[in-house]
Amino acid sequence: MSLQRSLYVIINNFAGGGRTRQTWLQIASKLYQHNIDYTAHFTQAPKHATNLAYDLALKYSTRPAEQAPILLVLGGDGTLHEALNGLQQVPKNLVPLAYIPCGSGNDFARGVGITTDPQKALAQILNAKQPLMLDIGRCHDLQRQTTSYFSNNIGIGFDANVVHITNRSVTKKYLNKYHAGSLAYLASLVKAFFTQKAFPLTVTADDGQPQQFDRGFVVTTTNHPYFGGGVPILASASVYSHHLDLVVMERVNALYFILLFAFMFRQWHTKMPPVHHFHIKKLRIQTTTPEFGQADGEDLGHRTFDLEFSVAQQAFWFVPNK
Ligand SMILES: Nc1ncnc2c1ncn2[C@@H]1O[C@H](COP(=O)(O)OP(=O)(O)OP(=O)(O)O)[C@@H](O)[C@H]1O
Repeated sequence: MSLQRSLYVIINNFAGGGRTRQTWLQIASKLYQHNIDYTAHFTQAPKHATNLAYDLALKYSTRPAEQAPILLVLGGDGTLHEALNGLQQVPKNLVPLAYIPCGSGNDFARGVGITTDPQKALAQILNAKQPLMLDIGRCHDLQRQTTSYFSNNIGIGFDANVVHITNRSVTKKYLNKYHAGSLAYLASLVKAFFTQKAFPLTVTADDGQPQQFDRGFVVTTTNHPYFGGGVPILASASVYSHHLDLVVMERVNALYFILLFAFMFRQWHTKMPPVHHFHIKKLRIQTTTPEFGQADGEDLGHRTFDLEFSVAQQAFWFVPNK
């Protein structure tokens, strides 16, 4: 295993309940053994990874592509999201992105074939010989006139409510420490189900007519199959499809919801009347009541949304598992 390029490593010691620090020590020793040139940068605060990635991409945007280092992220989906957004803000970004998942959800890794074993994930990076272009989602906020990018999904309603509750939960930190972060998710799922009301939304898929839904509940635009820490919201979604997939699930009673949730693991949910699926290149979602929003597990707050989605691309550096 070797690597012709240097690594610029961003480490979020706060991801995965603090497990990243230990993982980084093991990875750093492997890089040393393989004589791979790297610099390590620890995030000092939320959004720091965005600034680091932006500065790196800007610095190398005017040099030959082969001179650009690979940006390796050690953290969870949130840290990857931040780094991706830093790179994408630079129009001529030449920095490819590599990732060793250290979070609690790790949906991106699952969705693109990166193992959650850090040593094996490193081997996937070191075995790569060239960048791999993957789809990412682009989201233009028409209310705020801002553009952001996502590697996993953007959700309005139930899943965002879960993220909001989980991130605020005092038990999350405690449970993460004992590798039981999924218990915190479970508690949030139940609470979010009973607090999330049905809400109206308008969906305009590609250049079609706007469609109105009166009882929106889960409204998730996804780039790959997984959300919420391994739930297959849409198995057919793919980072190679040059499309995004929107799943709108209407509010149903608790028993029906559990059934739909269980059906997801067999992908039967999309055949049920309360579930609507759009496979699109362009999409607009409008809500009129304040709802929770989330992007790659990061809280977007509680507000109305008018979002325009399209597909973008990012160079990654790894050999995917089949
Ligand atoms: N120095 C820091 N202090 C506090 N928070 C930080 C710091 N650096 C990064 N963060 C924040 O840590 C948060 C969690 O990171 P991340 O999402 O990567 O981990 P996770 O929640 O454990 O994983 P996953 O999203 O896969 O469940 C992010 O919102 C990020 O902004």
